[in-house]
Amino acid sequence: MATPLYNLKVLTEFCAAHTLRDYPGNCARMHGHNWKVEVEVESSVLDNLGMVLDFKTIKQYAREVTEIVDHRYLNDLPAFQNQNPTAENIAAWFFKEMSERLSNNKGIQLKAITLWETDRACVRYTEN
Ligand SMILES: Nc1nc2c(c(=O)[nH]1)N=C([C@H](O)[C@H](O)COP(=O)(O)OP(=O)(O)OP(=O)(O)O)CN2
Ligand SMILES: [Zn+2]
Repeated sequence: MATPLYNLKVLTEFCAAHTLRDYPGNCARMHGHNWKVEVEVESSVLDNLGMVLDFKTIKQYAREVTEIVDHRYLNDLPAFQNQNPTAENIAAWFFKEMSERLSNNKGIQLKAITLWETDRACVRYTEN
């Protein structure tokens, strides 16, 4: 028999500025984006309400994380002092922050963070 697998997605967004150090082009100048973030959570188990985890809980965690970066100059933040605030590095940082918040919820895996930097370009970050 097939094992069920539920993949939940919550969307959030933040607005911030960044500079890509050593970038050979105009992204080396300070500029801003409205980043969109998709948080994917996965589980094969439902609770007594029939939920993997309340969307409200995932949204709350996602809001806590976006608060850290919203309306900031990302290069000023500790996470991006030693690495460029690229879409790749922001997605990996978001994954770490969300993992920590979700770690109290047994059987629930943070599957991926997809970070849209523009309408036409995104990175999807996962871990094995
Ligand atoms: N792999 C990555 N490539 C680029 C990143 C990144 O984080 N990872 N970031 C940038 C810059 O931040 C840039 O601001 C992104 O904008 P861009 O893709 O250039 O999109 P635009 O719409 O501004 O420009 P077009 O080239 O006209 O699409 C660059 N690359
Ligand atoms: Zn940029």
